Amino acid sequence: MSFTIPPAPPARPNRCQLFGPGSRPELFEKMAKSDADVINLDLEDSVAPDDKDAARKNVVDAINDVDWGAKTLSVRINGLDTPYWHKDVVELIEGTKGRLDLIMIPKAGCAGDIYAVDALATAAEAASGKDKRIGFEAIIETAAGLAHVEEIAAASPRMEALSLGPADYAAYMGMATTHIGGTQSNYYMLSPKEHEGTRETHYGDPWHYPIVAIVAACRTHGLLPVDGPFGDFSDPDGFKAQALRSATLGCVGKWAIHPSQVALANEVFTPTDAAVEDARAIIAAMEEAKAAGKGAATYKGKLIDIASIKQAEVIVKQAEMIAAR
Ligand SMILES: CC(=O)SCCNC(=O)CCNC(=O)[C@H](O)C(C)(C)COP(=O)(O)OP(=O)(O)OC[C@H]1O[C@@H](n2cnc3c(N)ncnc32)[C@H](O)[C@@H]1OP(=O)(O)O
Ligand SMILES: O=CC(=O)O
Ligand SMILES: [Mg+2]
Repeated sequence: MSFTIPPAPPARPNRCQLFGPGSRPELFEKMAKSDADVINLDLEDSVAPDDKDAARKNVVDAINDVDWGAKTLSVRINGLDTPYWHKDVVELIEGTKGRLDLIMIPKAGCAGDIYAVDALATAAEAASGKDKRIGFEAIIETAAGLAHVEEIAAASPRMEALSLGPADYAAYMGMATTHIGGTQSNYYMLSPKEHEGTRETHYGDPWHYPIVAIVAACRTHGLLPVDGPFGDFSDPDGFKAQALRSATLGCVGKWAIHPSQVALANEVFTPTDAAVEDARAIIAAMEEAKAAGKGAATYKGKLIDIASIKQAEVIVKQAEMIAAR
């Protein structure tokens, strides 16, 4: 281990972040009653420009009036290149009574973006006598965001999470697709030419690199890494496949843009009983090995060593944190 120990991420479940447009207040009670760990009320891209002021008012009222239970409550503000974001920040802080947990900053491109929102939030909190310091989460969804992902993660002690935004990411990277996340039909390899007649198609994951970059930045700076939206809510298998890939790479959760995706995300990001049992057995087997003076041992015919304890602890700790919520 480096002499610099990375900080732990916030100890709260973040398996599913359910989004809903701030311009559709009839959805808010349904969102509050859902099984999502995090609720994201949106003021950004799901709200038309003419509806921005009304949506902001709906959201402020809902933060104050709806019973959000134990959920983490977040609002996605507008981007820093718009005329809306400063009013979003000021009214969210000055107009609410302490229930809001997070502000989500879209299209973050550099540490300065986070710094600007931090400065405004700090002034608004001081001006309105708020003791609670709102946390931040940001979306990595531009070329600049990906290039500067680590400085964004480290930009403020308010930072709690980073998500990948595959729709904007695809647009800003100039990717040839209009799908939001998931398998892309043109992103594949064929088995070699010598296999003529039996050549198979192998689909790759075009989101692999940004997800890994986000996970590394988050794990270095004590943030939660989250996979973003999957647009085709008529494809639960596709959603699950994408979520399983992200979970395998270290993400703790995924967005839902439709209520039908909440249970899918919760399922993927909750360790199964079998996985927890296996992880506990690995820890026990290694404790036994250590007591016998060994650094490595065999479990179910496979090598386990000191690193296996750390791997197993990821699963056990995640399960315990979810059970304790
Ligand atoms: C790329 C990005 O930035 S993604 C993030 C921003 N985007 C969003 O926030 C979009 C969120 N999702 C939505 O707006 C909607 O779900 C849509 C537009 C995709 C579909 O809306 P609808 O056509 O109303 O969906 P549908 O008819 O299938 O809804 C089924 C039920 O779920 C409810 N519902 C729909 N969306 C949501 C939601 N986000 N949260 C809670 N409940 C919802 C509906 O009210 C309906 O309830 P009912 O059975 O009591 O009548
Ligand atoms: O904001 C989300 C995205 O995919 O873009
Ligand atoms: Mg986006």
